[in-house]
Amino acid sequence: MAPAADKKLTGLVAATFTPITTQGEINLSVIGPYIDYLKEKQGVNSVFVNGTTGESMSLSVEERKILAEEWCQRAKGKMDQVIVHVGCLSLKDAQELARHAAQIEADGIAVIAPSFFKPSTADALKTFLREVASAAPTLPFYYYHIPSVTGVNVKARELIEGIEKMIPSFRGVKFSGNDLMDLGQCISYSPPHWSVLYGMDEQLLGALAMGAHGAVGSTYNYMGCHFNKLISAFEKGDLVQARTIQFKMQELLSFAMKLGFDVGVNKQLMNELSGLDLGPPRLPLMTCATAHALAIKQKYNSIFPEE
Ligand SMILES: CC(=O)N[C@H](C=O)[C@@H](O)[C@H](O)[C@H](O)CO
Ligand SMILES: CC(=O)C(=O)O
Repeated sequence: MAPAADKKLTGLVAATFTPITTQGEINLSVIGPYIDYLKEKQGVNSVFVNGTTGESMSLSVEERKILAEEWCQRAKGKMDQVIVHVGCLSLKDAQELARHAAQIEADGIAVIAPSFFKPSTADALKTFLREVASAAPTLPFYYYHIPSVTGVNVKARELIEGIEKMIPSFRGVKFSGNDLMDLGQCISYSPPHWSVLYGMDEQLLGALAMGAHGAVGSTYNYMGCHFNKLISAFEKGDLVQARTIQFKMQELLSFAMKLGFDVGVNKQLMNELSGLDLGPPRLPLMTCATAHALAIKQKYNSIFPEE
């Protein structure tokens, strides 16, 4: 059976942070207000939950289920799409999460390459993805390509070669790499009902020029409003304006990276900019000193003064 929710995934998709209490437990109460914030303040209408930014690999399978369910329930009638990342090191865990995502009526699932024992070939990775997808055959399936984190350097283009025969529910790639040739080759290979979404926010404009259908990233949590303007400018052919926004974002990010910028810092920056209480990250990520996030916030305010 073809996936039910065959709406093409486009535009900005926020890769959400996982709300955690100071005691280290997941904090579901923030998810409702978080969705309202994304929609109203950032103009972001889709989310990618339990991904890298959501610290999925540091969560238990049970926690991931509870989170995914809350996101799906709270997003009903408010968000266009909730994509649940279900990738795990264990195929069994990934299948369990994929089945669960279908039960809670997620709009799609995504899977990252396993990275402890790594697939040594595109075929090994494809077979792993097929086995996960087959646990939720009605859900649109996205491959999550992030070689800098997984250490799996299979080209995305090689991975998607003939994949629709193995995974009929295949609907695209979340491409978080800097190889624009590989990205372009994925886009030119994709049939119209697939989405290739870019995941390096600092160079989204390059990916749009290559034909990316949308973007999934962490900074859309708090800079979605600016990136929506970048995308509109690009679509109107106003490259000067689109570059101005991209360059400002790059200035902010390079400032943050010089100070040290990981998911813990990113999460604290989101706390400061949004006023939401997403809490600290989970170990091994370290809690970010407030002063550190405040310095980045100050830089943000100087680069993007309130209009
Ligand atoms: C490694 C990582 O977390 N990548 C994110 C998504 O793929 C991006 O959204 C980055 O956080 C963002 O581009 C800032 O570098
Ligand atoms: C950024 C992204 O897509 C993720 O956090 O999974």
